[in-house]
Amino acid sequence: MSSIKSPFCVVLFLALLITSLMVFLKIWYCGLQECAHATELLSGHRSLLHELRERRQEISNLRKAADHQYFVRKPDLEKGTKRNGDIRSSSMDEVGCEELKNVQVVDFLGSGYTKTVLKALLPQGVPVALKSVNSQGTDMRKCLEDYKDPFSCQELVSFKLRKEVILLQRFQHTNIVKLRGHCQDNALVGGVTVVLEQGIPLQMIQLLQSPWEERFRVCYGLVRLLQYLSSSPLGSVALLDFQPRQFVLVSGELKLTDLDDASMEEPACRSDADCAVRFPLRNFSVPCSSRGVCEGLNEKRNLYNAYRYFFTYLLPHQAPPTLMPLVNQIMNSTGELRHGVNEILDSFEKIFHLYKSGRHLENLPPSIIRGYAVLKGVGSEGNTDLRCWPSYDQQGCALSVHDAAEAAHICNSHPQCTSFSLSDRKTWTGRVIASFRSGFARLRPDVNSVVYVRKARMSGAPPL
Ligand SMILES: Nc1ncnc2c1ncn2[C@@H]1O[C@H](COP(=O)(O)OP(=O)(O)OP(=O)(O)O)[C@@H](O)[C@H]1O
Repeated sequence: MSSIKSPFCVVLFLALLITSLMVFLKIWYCGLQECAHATELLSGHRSLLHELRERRQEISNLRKAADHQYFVRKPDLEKGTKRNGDIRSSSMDEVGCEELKNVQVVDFLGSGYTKTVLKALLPQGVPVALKSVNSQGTDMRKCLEDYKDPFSCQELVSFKLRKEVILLQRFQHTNIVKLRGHCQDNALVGGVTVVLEQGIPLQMIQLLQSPWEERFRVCYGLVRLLQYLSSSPLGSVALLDFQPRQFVLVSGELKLTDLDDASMEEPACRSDADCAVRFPLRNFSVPCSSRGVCEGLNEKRNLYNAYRYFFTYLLPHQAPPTLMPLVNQIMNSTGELRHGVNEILDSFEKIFHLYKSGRHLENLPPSIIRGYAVLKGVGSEGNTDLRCWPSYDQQGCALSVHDAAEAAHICNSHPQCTSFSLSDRKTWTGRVIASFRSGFARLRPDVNSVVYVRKARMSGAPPL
């Protein structure tokens, strides 16, 4: 009996031993896994805390630098207008958390990796753009994937908005979007809302279809901005993420709206090799200065980006023929970075003055207008079939001209053009909008209007 019992007991004992061993191993393995998970979370949390500390330090340094620069340069800055719209006016940063309770959000304007922008109406009906953290954006998503901590991620991503507020408070320029206010909601950790003047997101395709004068305005505004940034109150600023989507148009004027990737420091260097900036098609470098910084690199980087994203597409196409040599000069100097931003700005100003004064039309014979009968005190009405592109009006053919002689020159170059009239609408340079017509529209009495009728075509003119 005992010989039967003992193998049974041995088997039972072994089974129990193996089971307990397995349970033990399982517990041990799970413990290890949990421990690894906990360690991972802990180290993730540590690096999140580290990042938050770094961002706080960055913001505090930026604020100190901004205050320091402001007070050191205050007498200078308060003198008012410097070159090209560098104006330090009283702060517009006046819409706060209280006012934001009563705004009405009316539209979506845009979003990017970090921020969402909504159109809202202030209680007085004034439209503004409200920027806040894009909770669906790449920055927030990556942070949540890495750290799984919504509150800290909100704070981390908000640092970009806080940086933007400090910069917008310090930078005041016609070509930088105006800060109307901001609110840091303490109830929601780091929740920042920035209130800006509202613009229209830059649509390169639309701009390509607009008259040269408007495209020149955008490029001219950009160069004025780059000149300001090259010696801004916070030093030479590089726009590290330079793309058309960082800009908006406000009444046709280009304005920078995204400043979170602006760098206020020239890169540090040990040798010239450290001072290279690489683009897909070109590389540029500056010498490493004795102070150990790549002096002038920020300016060069901005200028070449302006060339490759803006000038190439907007500047030469349909430029007035007599201004082409100056336009080509700008294209060559920026494409090769042969000149600095001050020289480039000088060339833009030269073009602007020639164009505005009509001096670029000097070889236009004044006699050209003799080919037109001038009908004073009449206006024409009704649709005509003359179309031109790009036109200031969707319907018809409306172009800017310096005077009646330039309009006559344009009309002569369109075989179907039979007449034109000058309106009282003006473009940003002060040029007059002229409407060109083919067939004769009906004429009506209008003491303020003059119609110029091409003599060779007058036979079909209707009686007044
Ligand atoms: N003041 C404004 N008026 C109208 N639209 C604006 C304004 N500011 C920004 N926008 C629009 O909102 C978009 C996102 O704004 P912003 O560039 O500041 O966000 P972001 O997350 O930093 O973008 P990105 O990913 O390009 O860096 C812009 O591309 C622009 O189209």
